[in-house]
Amino acid sequence: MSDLPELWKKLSEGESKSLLKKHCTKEVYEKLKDKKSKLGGTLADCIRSGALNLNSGVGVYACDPEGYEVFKELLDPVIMDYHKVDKVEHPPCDFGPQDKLGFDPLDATGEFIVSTRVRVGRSHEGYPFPPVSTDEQRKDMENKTIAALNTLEGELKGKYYSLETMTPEENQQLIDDHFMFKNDDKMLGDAGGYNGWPKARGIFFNDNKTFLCWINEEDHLRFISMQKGGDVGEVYKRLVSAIKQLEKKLTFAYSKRHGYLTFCPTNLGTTLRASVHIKVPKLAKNEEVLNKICADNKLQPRGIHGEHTESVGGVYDISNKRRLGLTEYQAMQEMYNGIKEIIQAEKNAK
Ligand SMILES: Nc1ncnc2c1ncn2[C@@H]1O[C@H](COP(=O)(O)OP(=O)(O)OP(=O)(O)O)[C@@H](O)[C@H]1O
Repeated sequence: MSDLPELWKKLSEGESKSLLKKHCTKEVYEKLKDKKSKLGGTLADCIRSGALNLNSGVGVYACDPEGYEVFKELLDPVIMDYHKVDKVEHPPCDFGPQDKLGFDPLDATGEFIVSTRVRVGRSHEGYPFPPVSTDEQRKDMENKTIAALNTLEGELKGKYYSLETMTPEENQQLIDDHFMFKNDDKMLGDAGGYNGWPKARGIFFNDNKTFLCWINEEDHLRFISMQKGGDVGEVYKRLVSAIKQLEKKLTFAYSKRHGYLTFCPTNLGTTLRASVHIKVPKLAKNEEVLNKICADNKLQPRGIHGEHTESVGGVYDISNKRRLGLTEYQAMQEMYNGIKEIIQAEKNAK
């Protein structure tokens, strides 16, 4: 039996400022309530988290890649509202000219930037997202991904570490070092993100821990390139090289309108988040100024232990905010130019 009527009752009778509440009107609900995607995804799978967590900001997830079209009367307005665009459209993938990107290392003295990280999300074509996925499907995706990752050579060559066999101490150390994901997000949990945990989950990384792949966290796949310091170009190029090699072995869910498809509609498009952990003690004393520079440059500040955490010791995680409606290269340029401005503002601050 579907829990949809109960979820709808909670949502329609409850108070919420979420995009789900705003855009899942009675009319939209009536239109979508009996629809099903080919992989079996329903409206309940898309709204469960937001209905159970009325304090959500967005509250909507896609049940599977096709869900973006099957439930578009809900998802399109949510996407447009979140990404601040008038139309759901996205340019073709463009990583930019790898031999002349124009990303000279930021902060050559190492005074401000602690580390740089660029990640993208990918989904396997033909597989559902977490609320609809079975343990077998997750295992299948894990095996497929490991086989592809094991073909990587040179700097990217590495090893897979399963969450099922890792000790709690090893897991915690990887979390503390900012490499590993955790399962403490209630909204993601209620969306089905942790179903079957820890089965078929794990992390792949090379010896230097500069290229990593998360398997079956929020997305089927997250590819991550990171290293100490501010050499944005080197970090980005490594990621692009990994993506290009892996897309020869794996097929990713993609739509012309949305770009690369991810479980959460906020990540769609480039799916790219390029961040620095940056030490700005002077700006930290006046967060209003820092927040204004971030807003003006389309950047998002976070604490250093992930989204919704606080800054520690004047160190922030600052990244590009826009992911949809621009190319990968443009998203990187927004981050690069914005961080340059933040460093200048910190130098000028009293
Ligand atoms: N520039 C960076 N240097 C070192 N670690 C980083 C950097 N940016 C993010 N991290 C670490 O990556 C981990 C994951 O962060 P977080 O969950 O905020 O972002 P994400 O992986 O991009 O996913 P999402 O946006 O979906 O939350 C955290 O431990 C965070 O501290």
